[in-house]
Amino acid sequence: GTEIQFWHAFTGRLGELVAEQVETFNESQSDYTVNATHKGNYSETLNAGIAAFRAGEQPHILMVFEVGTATMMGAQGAIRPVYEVMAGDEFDPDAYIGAVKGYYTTTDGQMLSLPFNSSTPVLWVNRDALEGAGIDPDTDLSTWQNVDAVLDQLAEAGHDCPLTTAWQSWIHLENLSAYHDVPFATKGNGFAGLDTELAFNGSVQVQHISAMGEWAAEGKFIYAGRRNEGGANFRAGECALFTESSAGYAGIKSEAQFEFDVRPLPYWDGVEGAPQNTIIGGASLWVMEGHEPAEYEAAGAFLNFLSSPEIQAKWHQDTGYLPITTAAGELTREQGFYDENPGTDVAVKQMTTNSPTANSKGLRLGSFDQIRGIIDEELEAVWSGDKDAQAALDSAVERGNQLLRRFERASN
Ligand SMILES: O=P(O)(O)OC[C@H](O)CO
Repeated sequence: GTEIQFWHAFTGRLGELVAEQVETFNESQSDYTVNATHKGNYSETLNAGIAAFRAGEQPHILMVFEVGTATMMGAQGAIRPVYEVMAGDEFDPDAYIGAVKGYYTTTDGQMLSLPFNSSTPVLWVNRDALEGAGIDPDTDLSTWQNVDAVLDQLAEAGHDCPLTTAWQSWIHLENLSAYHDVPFATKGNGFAGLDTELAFNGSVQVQHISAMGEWAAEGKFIYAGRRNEGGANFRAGECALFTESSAGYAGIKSEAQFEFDVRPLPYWDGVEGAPQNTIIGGASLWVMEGHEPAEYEAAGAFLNFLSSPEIQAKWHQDTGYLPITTAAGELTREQGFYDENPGTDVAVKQMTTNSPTANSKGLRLGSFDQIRGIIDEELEAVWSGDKDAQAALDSAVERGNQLLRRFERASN
């Protein structure tokens, strides 16, 4: 049969689950074999894909986190749109949930990559830790004001890690902005043009990062790293609250030795328009150019398999990634999963309850992986007390804009 290469960024429980999906596909038919390879974290996998393309050794399917979307869209000649690769009886572009596919679809409705593992940030709660500090584990954590009060109680009770986070820029600036309906960048967060400028140094963002800076100074927010390093601390039971992707579910459900639940991402009460909707993260699957027709057939068959209701419903239930099709969401409900696992539909609701505004459709920014690196550095200076929030965000905006101008020049 025909063999194709699939490069991904999953380790741990997600690594096991993606391997299981690939195996199920390989065993379900005898024409094609998918060989899956872990290429490192999201940034490393993206860079490996780009380097391989330059060397003429690109895989057929590459997992690219949402941050690399503008880079992939701009990589003319490197990618083959999935609506072409998946075309045929099984493929129905209208089967995909609008809020999910919108991120990866051209303005004229053509799906460029498959939103296989799309997530949104939520609040993970260690219920035992709250109880241990004398706090009602069902206490309302919907607003940051309420979280603030709970962090005080946890600290007073001597808890070492009241709050930690994964993906600080994604959750506490990118999603914070969308959720409070304020721009992260001009020009509809980059959707309307390459001449976009960063705008995340406004009052809502400064207020939030200042609050987090104070929590860090008071030992209520413990910084664990730029990606999902904090997950290990939360899963080990060390932290009471954890802002992380909905896909934190995979690891938490398999490792946590405590009662946990998942709540909507908190918002600041009093900000007009909040809570709006959160935006997509995770990754999508891109098909690369330069391969044989039979290999594109194999890639199309695999991507259609991943989109089929049963496979997609299982993936959503195992991982916490969003169901990417309406059918997979409905099947999950019919199977009783949401009733048995309360809160597991929080992510979908948070994404879809309100229709997106220009501030909450998502982000489309060039060189965004590098820009996140700058944001990470500036936020770390706030957590360590070296800079105040306004100075750090002003500096991140100024430094990030230089990269956007460079990307714009290179694209023209
Ligand atoms: O952990 P994931 O896969 O949901 O991704 C989280 C962020 O979107 C990464 O940029």
